[in-house]
Amino acid sequence: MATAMPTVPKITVRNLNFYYGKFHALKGINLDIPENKVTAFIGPSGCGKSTLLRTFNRMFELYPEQRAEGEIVLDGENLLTSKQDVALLRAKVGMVFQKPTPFPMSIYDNIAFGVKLFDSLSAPEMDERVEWALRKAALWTEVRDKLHQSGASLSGGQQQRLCIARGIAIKPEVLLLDEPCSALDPISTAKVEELIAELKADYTVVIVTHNMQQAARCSDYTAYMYLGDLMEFGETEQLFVKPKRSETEDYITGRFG
Ligand SMILES: Nc1ncnc2c1ncn2[C@@H]1O[C@H](COP(=O)(O)OP(=O)(O)OP(=O)(O)O)[C@@H](O)[C@H]1O
Repeated sequence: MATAMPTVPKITVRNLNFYYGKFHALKGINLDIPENKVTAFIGPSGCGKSTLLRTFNRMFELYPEQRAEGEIVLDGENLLTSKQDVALLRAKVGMVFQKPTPFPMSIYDNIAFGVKLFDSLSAPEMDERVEWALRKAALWTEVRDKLHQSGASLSGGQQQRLCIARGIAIKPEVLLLDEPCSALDPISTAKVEELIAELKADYTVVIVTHNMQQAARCSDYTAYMYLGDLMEFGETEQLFVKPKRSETEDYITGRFG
């Protein structure tokens, strides 16, 4: 079902079908992702949340047996048929994965590496960009004195914030977060959630989460998926307090899933 949003859509998904070989994993998805908001994808394991998220930066292209059909319109262009270079698309649509994945290099270089691919900055400009990204990711005060230590020397929660800093350092327009807190303790989770709330001032954020409280706390819009279908989509508060479908209610109240 397509839902008209009161805000400007940043990404418009129309009749999206996705296949892993013969397996039909997303079935005719229609969805508008609002700009400068946080949208959460929830639903039981295997319902297609990560698959949908990954279509937004053509992650599936790495795998020849995976196929997407339909439209995902970003800035007026269907990115599924666009000739746009995938590296440029990923600079516009950044992604942070479930497990922290720092590159095997220093904290500083973890951030500078991606920036160098897209911008030619002077050394002072790069220092500024690294500091800016680390401040945005709420990590600066913890790492300012050890920028040249390995990224792997940080705690799990710090590593995940480093990955978020790396993601925003190239100034994407959309940030995709695939269960970014699943490997984190409650304190780090709270920090990442605060950060997500701040990020929407500058970015359009889409988050996959298993944690219903997290979706309720940090998203403006929520999509409930089940077996490859988008069952319900709407404002988070409305979906959690007064869902339109009994299936959504059963899931969010824990009667199912
Ligand atoms: N590489 C793959 N090859 C074949 N089938 C896949 C592949 N990846 C996912 N699937 C299938 O596609 C469906 C959707 O998977 P997806 O990972 O998108 O679900 P999800 O909702 O994100 O699940 P989870 O919450 O467990 O991470 C599942 O049935 C899954 O088994």
